[in-house]
Amino acid sequence: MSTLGTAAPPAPIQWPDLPAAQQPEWPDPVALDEVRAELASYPPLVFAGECDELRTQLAAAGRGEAFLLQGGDCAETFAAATADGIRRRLKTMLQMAAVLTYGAGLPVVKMGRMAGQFAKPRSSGTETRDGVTLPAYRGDAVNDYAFTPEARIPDPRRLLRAYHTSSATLNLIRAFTTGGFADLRQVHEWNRGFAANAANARYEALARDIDKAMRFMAACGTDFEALRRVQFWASHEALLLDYERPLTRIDSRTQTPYDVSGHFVWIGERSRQTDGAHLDFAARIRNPLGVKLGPKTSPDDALEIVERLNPDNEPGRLSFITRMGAGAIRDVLPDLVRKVTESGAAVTWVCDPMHGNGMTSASGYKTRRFDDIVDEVRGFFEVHAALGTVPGGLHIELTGDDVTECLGGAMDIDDAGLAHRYESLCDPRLNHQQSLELAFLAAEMLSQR
Ligand SMILES: O=C[C@H](O)[C@H](O)COP(=O)(O)O
Ligand SMILES: C=C(OP(=O)(O)O)C(=O)O
Ligand SMILES: [Mn+2]
Repeated sequence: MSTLGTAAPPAPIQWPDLPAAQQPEWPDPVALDEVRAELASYPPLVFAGECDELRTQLAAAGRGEAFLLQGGDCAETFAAATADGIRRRLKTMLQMAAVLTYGAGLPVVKMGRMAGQFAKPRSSGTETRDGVTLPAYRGDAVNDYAFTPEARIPDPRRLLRAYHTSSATLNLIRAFTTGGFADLRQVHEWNRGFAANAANARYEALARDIDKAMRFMAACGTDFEALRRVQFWASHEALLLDYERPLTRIDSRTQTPYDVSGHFVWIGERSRQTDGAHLDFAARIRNPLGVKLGPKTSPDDALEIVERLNPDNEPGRLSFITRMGAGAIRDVLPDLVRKVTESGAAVTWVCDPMHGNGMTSASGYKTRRFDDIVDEVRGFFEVHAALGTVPGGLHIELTGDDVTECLGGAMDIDDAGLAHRYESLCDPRLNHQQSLELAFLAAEMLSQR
């Protein structure tokens, strides 16, 4: 009897029962089981071979031969997954990447906090408004933002919608980035528009240099057709184990597990306990990984994470995404980087200048100062320059829209201005303009290295 095509499917992965931080309390276990089974039957969103290629590119970033730009919403929403919304976020990222490519003189690895960033860890499990206390909003994959008891009940069927929304988002990103939308000439024209605005005179010199470089390339007969397509990677925080585990599959090429919900996943500051389920999950999958490190991280914590997640010391496997705060980075980062480097660990160092700089404005908005964000990026470059180590990239919460969520920038958004268009359901994002300003400033810092 022929056994062609009848090979037994790989045995399902057995996940150990470990404490898992920040998981929703799903009220209906039967519905949850059905959802997990359904997710397990869905096709992968990404191919394991793509994850391997990204690992190679992140290794290059770790050596200073490329630079990572990772950015997108704090919390993606189902409602914002429209053609226009996705296009504007992608456009912002492409514009930033073009400026950084010039500043760094290096290829920029472009990665969205997109197509999967639907779950949030929270400081508190509840939210109180006007004396009414309800479960906290944990992202569209878990519950609804509306402040009613019904809306805030975790509903596992939202995990299915998170998958389908991720699928549609990634499909459009792939179409845009291979179909001509990412053409460098077009991206450059958009950036010329930004620099032509009087408010951005500060960036004129750099914009002029880039313009000259473009004309030089054209005069040399550069094959611009080859610059019509870009690679764009999808990433999100691997927070909800009921989503990530069913989407973890055995790769047929290597017989090893990959989380096929995104190319790159990271473990957040609030769920990276060394004896917890998230680090165990990350250790088992072959995707390139990020781990967020806050200002209280000790060098021993970092070394333990290296040991757990990258015992073979594979370059590109592990990125440390530091989020220290502008006031702390110059004090806290050096010891961490020095000790990790002395251990011989190959790590790609990435700066998240957002999550250590949160504050509440006088009028009560959760916000961040643009200047603090810039200062943390500057501190990140300074620390790595002083140690002779490599600043590998930036991790930014941003949107392509003209929201008013972060204070400052060339438009000088003030506290009163925050109310004008504050739309984030979780953390404040740089708007389109502020994102480009940050890219220009970071490009200047990179070009001065
Ligand atoms: O995105 C990061 C966290 O989820 C967020 O900062 C937590 O915010 P909270 O303190 O409002 O819960
Ligand atoms: C939750 C986040 O960050 P952190 O884990 O660094 O707090 C985030 O990136 O939105
Ligand atoms: Mn956030």
